[in-house]
Amino acid sequence: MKPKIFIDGEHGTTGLQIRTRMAGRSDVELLSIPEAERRNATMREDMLNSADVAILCLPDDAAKEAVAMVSGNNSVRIIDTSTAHRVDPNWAYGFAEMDRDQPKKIADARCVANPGCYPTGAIGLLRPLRLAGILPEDYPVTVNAVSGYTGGGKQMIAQMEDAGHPEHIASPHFLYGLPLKHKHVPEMQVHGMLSRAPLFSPSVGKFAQGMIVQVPLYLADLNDHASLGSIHEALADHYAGQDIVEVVDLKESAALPRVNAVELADTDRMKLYVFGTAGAPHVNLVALLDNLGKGASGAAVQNMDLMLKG
Ligand SMILES: NC(=O)C1=CN([C@@H]2O[C@H](COP(=O)(O)OP(=O)(O)OC[C@H]3O[C@@H](n4cnc5c(N)ncnc54)[C@H](OP(=O)(O)O)[C@@H]3O)[C@@H](O)[C@H]2O)C=CC1
Ligand SMILES: CC(=O)N[C@@H](CCC(=O)OP(=O)(O)O)C(=O)O
Repeated sequence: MKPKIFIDGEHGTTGLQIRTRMAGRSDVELLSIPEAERRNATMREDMLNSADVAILCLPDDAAKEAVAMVSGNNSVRIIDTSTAHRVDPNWAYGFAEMDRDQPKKIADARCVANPGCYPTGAIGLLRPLRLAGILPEDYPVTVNAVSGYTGGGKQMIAQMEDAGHPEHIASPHFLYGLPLKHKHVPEMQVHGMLSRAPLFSPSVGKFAQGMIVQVPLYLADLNDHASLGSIHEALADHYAGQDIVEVVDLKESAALPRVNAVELADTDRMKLYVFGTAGAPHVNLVALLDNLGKGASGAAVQNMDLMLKG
């Protein structure tokens, strides 16, 4: 029998992208409820309890409610794309490339928390340097990022695309999260293995999908006389043999005049760069991804596949 998959929130931004990725697949059976019934709690509860894997593409509160709906049913496995369970030790963190044994943890888990889009970039850059001993646990990490506007879901898409929207946003690029309390900070700190909360400044650009996450570092404050080369080597070693996460060659990075935020739009890949000049005091670590690809829906399908194989 084919495993049954139910995407709760399948008519939202993340849900639709997961459905698109599953469209041609004959190895799974997709359970679905009509768009008009998307908030019908009885139908959702039925579907959730009939699924082998439920993928939650809902706001945090609705995701917690969905988990409660299957609490007594151990045969349903869950992938939650919301922020609700990402630092919960009882949930596996769904970033398969973050540790050698993470794919197995995901494959064996009943509940998997899909990472946030910005944390995928930040943790992807930070964790290998913590594991290699290069980045001190208490380093004052700053994370600066720009996301495509689909990161804000249906509401922000309407604000950006509809000039007649009462809260239309005309700006081509804006900062937000100005009180510095973004919901992704705890996840970056825990899975980035940091003792201090990173200072995170996000922004949105007038493009639908794509993301740049930057983590600038002062070499003098790192361990082991870290250099541009040793940092690149640590990242390249960590991701050796991976096909979704690529560490860009130093020479190739050095020859780049710019990084294009939409280069990986509509892909599930992530590219990591180390920028700077040999002998100079700073490096800038950069992650490039699609906020809806490796940053959300692509990662959810990757996690589902690991769970079904396991
Ligand atoms: N967009 C992105 O880049 C990323 C999003 N995520 C996460 O994915 C989740 C979904 O976000 P996104 O797809 O962007 O959001 P959207 O607003 O685009 O979609 C959310 C969907 O959930 C439905 N919904 C809302 N509340 C309920 C409820 N109580 N019961 C049933 N359905 C409900 C909405 O219906 P309605 O239309 O009626 O509101 C909508 O269809 C969020 O937790 C988000 O944080 C994660 C990573 C990246
Ligand atoms: C541009 C924008 O608004 N982005 C969202 C993050 C994207 C998202 O929904 O992140 P989760 O993975 O945590 O669900 C935000 O800053 O809240």
